[in-house]
Amino acid sequence: MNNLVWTIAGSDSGGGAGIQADIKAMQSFGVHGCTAITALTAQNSLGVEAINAVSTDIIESQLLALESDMKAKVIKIGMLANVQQIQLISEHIAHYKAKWPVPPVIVYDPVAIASSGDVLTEEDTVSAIKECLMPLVDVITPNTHETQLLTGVYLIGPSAVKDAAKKLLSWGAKAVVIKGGHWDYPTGYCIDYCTQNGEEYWLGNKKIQSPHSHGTGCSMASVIAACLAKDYPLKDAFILAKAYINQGLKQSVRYGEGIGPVAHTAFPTQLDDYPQVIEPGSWLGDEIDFDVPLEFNMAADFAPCESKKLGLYAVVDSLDWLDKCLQQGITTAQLRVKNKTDLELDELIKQAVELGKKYHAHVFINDYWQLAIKHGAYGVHLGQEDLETANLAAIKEAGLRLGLSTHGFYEMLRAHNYRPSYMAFGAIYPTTTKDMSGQIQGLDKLKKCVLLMQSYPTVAIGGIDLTRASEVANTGVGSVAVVRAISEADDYIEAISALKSAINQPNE
Ligand SMILES: Cc1ncc(COP(=O)(O)OP(=O)(O)O)c(N)n1
Ligand SMILES: Cc1ncsc1CCOP(=O)(O)O
Ligand SMILES: [Mg+2]
Repeated sequence: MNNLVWTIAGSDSGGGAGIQADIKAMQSFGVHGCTAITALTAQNSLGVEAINAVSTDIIESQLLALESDMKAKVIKIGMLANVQQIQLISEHIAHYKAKWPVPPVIVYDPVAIASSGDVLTEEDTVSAIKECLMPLVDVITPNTHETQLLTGVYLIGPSAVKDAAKKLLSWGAKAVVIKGGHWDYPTGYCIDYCTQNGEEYWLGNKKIQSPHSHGTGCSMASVIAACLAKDYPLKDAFILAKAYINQGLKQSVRYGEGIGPVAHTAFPTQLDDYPQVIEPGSWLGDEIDFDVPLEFNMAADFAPCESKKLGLYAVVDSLDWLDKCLQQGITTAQLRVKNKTDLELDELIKQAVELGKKYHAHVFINDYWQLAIKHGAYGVHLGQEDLETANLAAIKEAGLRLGLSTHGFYEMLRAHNYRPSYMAFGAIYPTTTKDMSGQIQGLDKLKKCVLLMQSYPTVAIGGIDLTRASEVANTGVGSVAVVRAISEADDYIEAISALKSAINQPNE
């Protein structure tokens, strides 16, 4: 995997922002940062004393050296000091996009300050950014001030934020992250916005009261760049960057007489540092005027599972398989049937619930929450898309447990809003049972998710077989869910017993 990330940005002699912040943030996320320096600033904690723009020749020589030997997967662009620099960088990026075997992803963090004053207030720089650079940008990450300078939209509230983002998209950027650290809306909170492919993501948390916030913008964009280099989706990069900044603000210290730098730490492992995913119907959602659908049913705190460790979890598509698995002593199972008529489903779910009762096992019903309620199932398992349509209040009211699917950090934090009975992570490995392309999590991510969600029973699913079951269990996950490892085994009885042993579940 190519984990090389370049930062094309200015040097901050105070060590808090620019190139210095970028490299530290990239290091924290396990990618190697290379640099092309655009300006040598003389600054300390009290302010900027001088900005010395580097000549385009010197910038070009840095870019050529890197291009010939260390091509980047992601390029983060920060301070560009003048129009000539914007043009030069744009030409080079256009060449990389056209000629490299794998075109780099471009993250542009516009920096308002430059040698001639505020570069983003000068008409020719804004038009150079708009015309030359923006069509090449994959993600632009301005803060409130930079957004206003670039777009002319004054960010008085969430609809203005969306309007500004639309303007940036119309100039060619593929995705927009607007960093809300500088607004105070709602009072005492910090709200950030991201939009990509027509989807919108809002994150919010209480403002962290630290004066030492120098370098937060550069660091946030660098974490996003690092996470994209690790193939995380943008929504995950967005939430991780925010958590990293929150963690860094809490640990920040003063070095000079003025404003200290945000601290550079490590991958955020404390749930407290993560922002809330703002949903319609939540308090923060109401504050930022989210439309609430008429049938909206926010519900949280579902009935708990009997145990924190659900052990081997069989996901089956027939009553026959359910019976066979429960007979072998499996205590957690799921009926996951697709493409059946309503009449068939009613009977299947009724009998699945009865089988669960017969074997004193916990049987979850996938998707069909109305029938699960009707027949008094132990629980239901739902996907992220179901959260918009299922009557969660009715599921909770009926006392059913709720298991939720998640694919990555953003979805995990979204699921956490509902305080489900368990949290599932997948697909851990490639699988042929379901199309999970682009959503393979791997063991490293699983381990991080399990740690963050340690207050829940946790389940891993997707591509797990006997050869992989113990390494999955070693991440600390409390349950391993399988389809083919049982249904396609030569001897399912032996397979169940071996899977249980592999995850250290006693074979009663
Ligand atoms: C334990 C467990 N985890 C994840 C899933 C996937 O559920 P969902 O996202 O609803 O997708 P479908 O199963 O409906 O295709 C699951 N079923 N069980
Ligand atoms: C339903 C589901 N959700 C995520 S992966 C998956 C399929 C798991 O099947 P298998 O255990 O055969 O890989
Ligand atoms: Mg489902």
